[in-house]
Amino acid sequence: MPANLKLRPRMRSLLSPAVAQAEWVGIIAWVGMLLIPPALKLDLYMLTVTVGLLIVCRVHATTTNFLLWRVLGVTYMVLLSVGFAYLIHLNEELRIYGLPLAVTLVVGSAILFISVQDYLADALLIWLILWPPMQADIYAGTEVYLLLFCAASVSIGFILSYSYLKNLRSVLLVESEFRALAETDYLTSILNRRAFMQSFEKLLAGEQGGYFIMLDIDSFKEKNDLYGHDVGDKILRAMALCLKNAKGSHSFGRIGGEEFGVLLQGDDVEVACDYALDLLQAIRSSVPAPHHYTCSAGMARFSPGDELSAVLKMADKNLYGAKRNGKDCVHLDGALLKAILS
Ligand SMILES: Nc1nc2c(ncn2[C@@H]2O[C@H](COP(=O)(O)OP(=O)(O)OP(=O)(O)O)[C@@H](O)[C@H]2O)c(=O)[nH]1
Repeated sequence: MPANLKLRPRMRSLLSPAVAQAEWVGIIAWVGMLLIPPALKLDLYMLTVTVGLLIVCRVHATTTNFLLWRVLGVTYMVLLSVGFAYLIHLNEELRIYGLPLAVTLVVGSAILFISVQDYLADALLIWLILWPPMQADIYAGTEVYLLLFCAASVSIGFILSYSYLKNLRSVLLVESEFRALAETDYLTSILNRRAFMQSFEKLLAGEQGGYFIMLDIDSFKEKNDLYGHDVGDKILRAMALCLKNAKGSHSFGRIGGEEFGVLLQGDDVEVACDYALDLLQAIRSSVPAPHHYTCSAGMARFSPGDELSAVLKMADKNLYGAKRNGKDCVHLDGALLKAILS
């Protein structure tokens, strides 16, 4: 997905509070115009606009649909402009305020849209709606100044919208890059310990249990000492690739030097055991001789609400059992996995 699209949900959540506040200001101004003397007689049209503004504002603040959110932003401004145009049409004395009103709406809404196209549609619609009631008699013969105000307000709004969105995007891009760096292990490009444990804690706070597999490369020090650290690094990357290729995990990460963790969601013990045994098999053949390596694993079952440290301790105990059992095997509940399955 292009970076710009990925940033949109975050941009939306940052813009939403300002949009909601600005919409309330618009509603208060609208109601104020209805009430301030000389108060107009409330008719069905005004009532419809008021109810419409309240509904659009409410749905706009709560919808999770991104496209609807964008459409409602423009809809709100159109509705507000239609309402003001109607009041100006009813009351000749208000015509003088048409121009500052249009400029305020066009410039004021510049930083409330997530895309420049939305803003331009908004600005043009505001001018189209407010132009007719404004033009009559008071600007006769000097319409060119109206055109200048129109062009200037849209241009200023466009510059504001464009530069604001551009800056917001670059700040969020840097932020997402830093977040990815903070969560990724530099050597293997999979989750680091911190990010993996966060994912584990989220899972424990959820509603479904599962299995945690703690994996440790066998005799890794020997590989390092025999072939050098660059071969050791190659083995670590190969191990991470095996985890990426193994289908069915919830998440996985490098939780120590040569230690990795996998989370499986679901209570089916056979599925979890098959996953672990297939993974160990894939690991055995992931690097050709003489650098080939094996891995031992300790599994632990977890349920929602379990303590993270208790699950880690249990998996560690089983991993220790697998190492003591001759390595290259998996232990669960203090026993060899093959023995459990048979
Ligand atoms: N190449 C490389 N080695 C690392 C890295 N992180 C830790 N190690 C090495 O991992 C080795 C871990 O060794 P030990 O804890 O003795 O474990 P082991 O040799 O695998 O023995 P068993 O776990 O009992 O099978 C040490 O030699 C560390 O230097 C790394 O990022 N790259």
